[in-house]
Amino acid sequence: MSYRVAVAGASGYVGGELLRLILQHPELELGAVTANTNAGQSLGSLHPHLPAIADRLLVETNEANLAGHDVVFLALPHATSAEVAKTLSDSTLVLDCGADFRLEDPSAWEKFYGTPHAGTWTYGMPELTLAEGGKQRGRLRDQKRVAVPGCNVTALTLALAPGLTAGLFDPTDIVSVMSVGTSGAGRALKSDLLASEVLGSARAYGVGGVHRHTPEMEQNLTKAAGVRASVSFTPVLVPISRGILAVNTVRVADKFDFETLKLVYQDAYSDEPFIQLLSDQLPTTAAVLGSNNVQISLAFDQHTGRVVVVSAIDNLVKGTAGAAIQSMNLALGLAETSGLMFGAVAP
Ligand SMILES: NC(=O)C1=CN([C@@H]2O[C@H](COP(=O)(O)OP(=O)(O)OC[C@H]3O[C@@H](n4cnc5c(N)ncnc54)[C@H](OP(=O)(O)O)[C@@H]3O)[C@@H](O)[C@H]2O)C=CC1
Ligand SMILES: CC(=O)N[C@@H](CCC(=O)OP(=O)(O)O)C(=O)O
Repeated sequence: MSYRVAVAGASGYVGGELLRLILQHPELELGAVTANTNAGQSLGSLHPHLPAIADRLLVETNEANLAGHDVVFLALPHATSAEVAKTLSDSTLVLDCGADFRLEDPSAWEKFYGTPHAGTWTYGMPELTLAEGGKQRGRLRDQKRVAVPGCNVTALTLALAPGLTAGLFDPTDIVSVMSVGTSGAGRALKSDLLASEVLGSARAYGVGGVHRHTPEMEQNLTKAAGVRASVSFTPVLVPISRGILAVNTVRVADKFDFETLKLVYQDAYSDEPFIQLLSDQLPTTAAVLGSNNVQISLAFDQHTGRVVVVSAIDNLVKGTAGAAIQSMNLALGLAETSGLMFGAVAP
């Protein structure tokens, strides 16, 4: 069976990555590709790396163009997704790559995004371990509305969730500092993202607990821990186009043993097709580039009583488009790995 899929926001970075993944998915057929300012342009002019669909034209993002599809991916700015979602049929599977439907607490949404809360959809992170037992994947089957996680959030959550679920980490003492690539900021022109501002430099942003991913991180880690988790998060923009390298540290709980922690992570992740636990290497963004993989390493800093969990993802694959396809597979009852079992690009 083939599912007809539309991509809203197909001219952007996430839209382009969705197109790349859709083209190599055996059960998907590409339907409408929509845009805003780029409506009328050919995909070839915007995504020259996808010659198979170079002649396809972008159309306007509206109800008529998005109707009649089995699956619609929204790769749109925050708030725009929520508006477009209102026009889509209840029987269509809709996956929002933006933030509009990720948070459960309306006050957290309003505090960090400054607009009314649009609602909450099923959260698309299959590997998330839950304090109540099982993993988030069990909740995705047959869903029609899925909120795809934030990219920075994915790098932190998958790094710490098993240790929190096992009660081996103190959920109130988590610090995450991430090196993040420029494509995370999208394709729209921004003066502080000019090559001359970014190349040869690194700079922190969203400093002081104000980054909008903080409540989503805390929501996930609270679900993993079963008690309230709090996170100090600081991203650092580095001159790479793709990738997130997260250095996450957490104070250990009273009953901590590093050998037990390693067994907990093996138990949680050894059967996960997209998560690699490294024991004799450290994660790098280069090693996951273009893939849906997550690399994770564990170290115990006995001197300070903290565990350092390093994780690496490609923000446009496991950080968005790949995660969206993975959740789509689960929601449709397809093999979770369908269309996603490709390696990274190196060097
Ligand atoms: N980049 C990343 O690494 C990640 C991004 N996300 C989220 O995914 C979403 C897309 O991000 P990204 O691709 O990076 O962003 P881009 O800026 O690269 O692309 C945005 C897309 O939305 C379209 N668009 C903009 N305004 C409107 C509007 N008013 N109505 C309809 N369409 C509009 C643009 O069309 P046009 O070009 O024609 O103007 C373009 O196709 C965002 O919500 C982002 O936060 C999530 C995780 C990671
Ligand atoms: C470099 C850069 O700006 N990265 C973005 C990535 C976030 C993102 O795209 O996620 P949302 O879907 O939640 O918007 C940031 O840190 O805000």
